[in-house]
Amino acid sequence: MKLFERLKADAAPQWADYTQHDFVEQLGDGKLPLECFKHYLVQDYLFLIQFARAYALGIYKSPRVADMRMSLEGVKAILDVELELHIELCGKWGMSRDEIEQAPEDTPTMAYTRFVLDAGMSGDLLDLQAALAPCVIGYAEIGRQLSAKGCDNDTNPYQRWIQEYSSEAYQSLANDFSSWMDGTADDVMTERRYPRVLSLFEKACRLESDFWQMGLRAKV
Ligand SMILES: Cc1ncc(C[n+]2csc(CCO)c2C)c(N)n1
Repeated sequence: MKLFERLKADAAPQWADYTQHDFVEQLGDGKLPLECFKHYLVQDYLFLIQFARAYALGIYKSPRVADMRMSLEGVKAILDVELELHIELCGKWGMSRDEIEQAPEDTPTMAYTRFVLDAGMSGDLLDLQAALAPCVIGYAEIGRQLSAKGCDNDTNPYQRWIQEYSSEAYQSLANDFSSWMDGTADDVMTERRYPRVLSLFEKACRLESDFWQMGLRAKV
C-alpha cells in the first residue's frame, strides 16, 4: 500500500474528525455563521504565511532538484493563489489586507504552524511531508465531498470556497503531493520508522480539527 493510503487508514478516527468536522458540515449546508467563517479565514491567512515558510524549508530539506521544485510549487501556490483567494473573500465581507495581516494569531494557529515547522526542522523531508499531508490532501477530499453533495450551489454563501478546493487544479495539486510523498517514502521509509511518521500525520489531523473548532468558537 502507498504511504498516504496507509497513513489515512491507520489514522482513520483522526482523519474522520477532521474531514467531517461540524464546521465543514455547516459550511457545506451554508448554515455556518458568517463570523465563524471570517475568523477562520483571517486565521487561515496567518496560517498560510507560516505554511509558505514550511514549504520553503522543504526546499532546504530536499535531497534532489525535483524535490526542490515540488516545494517551490507549494510556496508559489500559497503566495500566488491561496493568499489572494483569502484577500478576495475577506474583501467581499469588508475586511482589508492590512486588517488581516495585523490580526493577532489565535492559539490553534500558532500550535499548528509551529508544529509543522518543527517537524520539518527536526526531521527530514518525509517528516515534513507527513506533517503537511493532512492539510494539502484533506482539503481536496473535503472539497470533493462537498461538491459531490451539490453544496457548491448558488445559494451557498461559501460556494467560492468549495469551488476552489473541488477544482481540477486543486485536486491535481493534492494528487501530485500524495505521489511526491509516496516517492520520498520509497527512498527512505522503513518499518521501524513508520510509527513516528504516523504520529506526525495523526497530530496534524488533530490540529486541523482544532483549527475548525477555533472557527466555531467565534460565534457571537
Ligand atoms: C488550516 C488549513 N489547512 C489546509 C489548508 C489548505 N492548504 C494549505 S496550503 C495550500 C496550498 C497548496 O499547498 C492549501 C490549499 C488551508 N488553507 N488551511
